[in-house]
Amino acid sequence: MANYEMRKFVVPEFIFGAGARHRVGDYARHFSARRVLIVSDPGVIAAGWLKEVQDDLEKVGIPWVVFQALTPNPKDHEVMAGALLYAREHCDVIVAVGGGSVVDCAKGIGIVHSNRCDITAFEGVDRVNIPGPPLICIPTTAGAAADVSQFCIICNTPGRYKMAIISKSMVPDVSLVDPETTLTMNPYLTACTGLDALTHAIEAYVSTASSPIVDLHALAAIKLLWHNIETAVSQPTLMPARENMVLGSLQAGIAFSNASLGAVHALAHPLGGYLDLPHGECNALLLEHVIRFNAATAPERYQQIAEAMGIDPRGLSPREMVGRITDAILARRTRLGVLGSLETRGVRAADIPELASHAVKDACLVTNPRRATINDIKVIYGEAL
Ligand SMILES: NC(=O)c1ccc[n+]([C@@H]2O[C@H](COP(=O)([O-])OP(=O)(O)OC[C@H]3O[C@@H](n4cnc5c(N)ncnc54)[C@H](O)[C@@H]3O)[C@@H](O)[C@H]2O)c1
Ligand SMILES: [Fe+2]
Repeated sequence: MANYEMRKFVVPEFIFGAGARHRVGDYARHFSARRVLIVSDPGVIAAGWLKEVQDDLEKVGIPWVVFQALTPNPKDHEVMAGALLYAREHCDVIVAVGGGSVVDCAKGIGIVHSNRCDITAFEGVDRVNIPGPPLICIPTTAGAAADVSQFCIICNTPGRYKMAIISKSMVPDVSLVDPETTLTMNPYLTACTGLDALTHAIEAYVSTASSPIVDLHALAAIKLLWHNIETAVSQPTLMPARENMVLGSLQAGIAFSNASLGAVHALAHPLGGYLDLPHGECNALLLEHVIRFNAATAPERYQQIAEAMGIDPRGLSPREMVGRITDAILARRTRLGVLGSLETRGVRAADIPELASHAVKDACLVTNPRRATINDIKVIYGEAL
């Protein structure tokens, strides 16, 4: 009997390091771009990152059109509007400059264009028939890691929930992972996106689809993110902490893209769609409750997580160890300014049945280490209220 189950591992080409963003012209040329659709959003544009990309494309003589009419938790109709612009302007390559919302919208635009159908047609696993055009990503948050993942998360506005589109076709062609782009994130955005990345690493590590290669990246990510997030928030211009957060987020992304996620994300997605709350904030408010629900199912995995967080597990019972992890997470998010609970974000007890009806169908729930029924999900939402 083999020790390891057979697993596939997919990562895109990426360049990591300060200045990586300036390779965009070379890559656009490499893909023989004749006209690029640059997808970005108003916050990223105000921070100055779009202008640089436009300059870099101009230097290699490649014309561009900008699509920026998108919002955090990108909406189905925003993707469709972007696809219309892509077709109308006869673009042939997409460059995404922004956080997870921009990258996901860019992924959506690509597959809507190549398959000529509505974005809602792709919801679920392996539903993309024809891959999109070449996609070059320049991520500007240390969080979502959509630039390396097989996921695309788009809000279904009539249904008020977020659809997970999961497919190998969603892996971008190249990601230019440049820590300098994160220097303009404000402290609260740094905290929320960093806690999203931490959640990715934890959920990938305890996922039922984890593997030795996933484990390596997930544990390294937990260490990097846990030990650098406070400095990145309190001293936003300090490059080493920013670099470590970006590396941690990248490794967490590589891990979750291949092992998928768990109940935190399954419960966070309906919250983002229902109330348009920031994704990282939703995860941060749910994480400790899901760990409490899961821990007894995978105690040795949570022990490794505790050690990666710097908790000495010697002499602790499994129950005490879980308590130490959840206490540390709550204390940390409080220090980072992510305060309160779901109730303080406008969630009411009466909303829970509707939220749970979406969470139970979310593709991320499949790999949660403990099977969660709709009643379990309602209880977890209730505890996080
Ligand atoms: N596809 C995936 O694998 C995946 C994984 C996790 C999360 N997500 C999705 O990604 C979205 C969240 O992405 P996010 O957390 O990266 O944030 P985001 O893209 O939603 O951006 C949040 C805000 O921050 C601003 N911003 C981004 N980068 C900035 C910078 N460098 N300086 C100043 N402002 C900046 C944006 O303009 C925006 O207003 C959610 O929709 C979530 O569901 C996708
Ligand atoms: Fe996430």
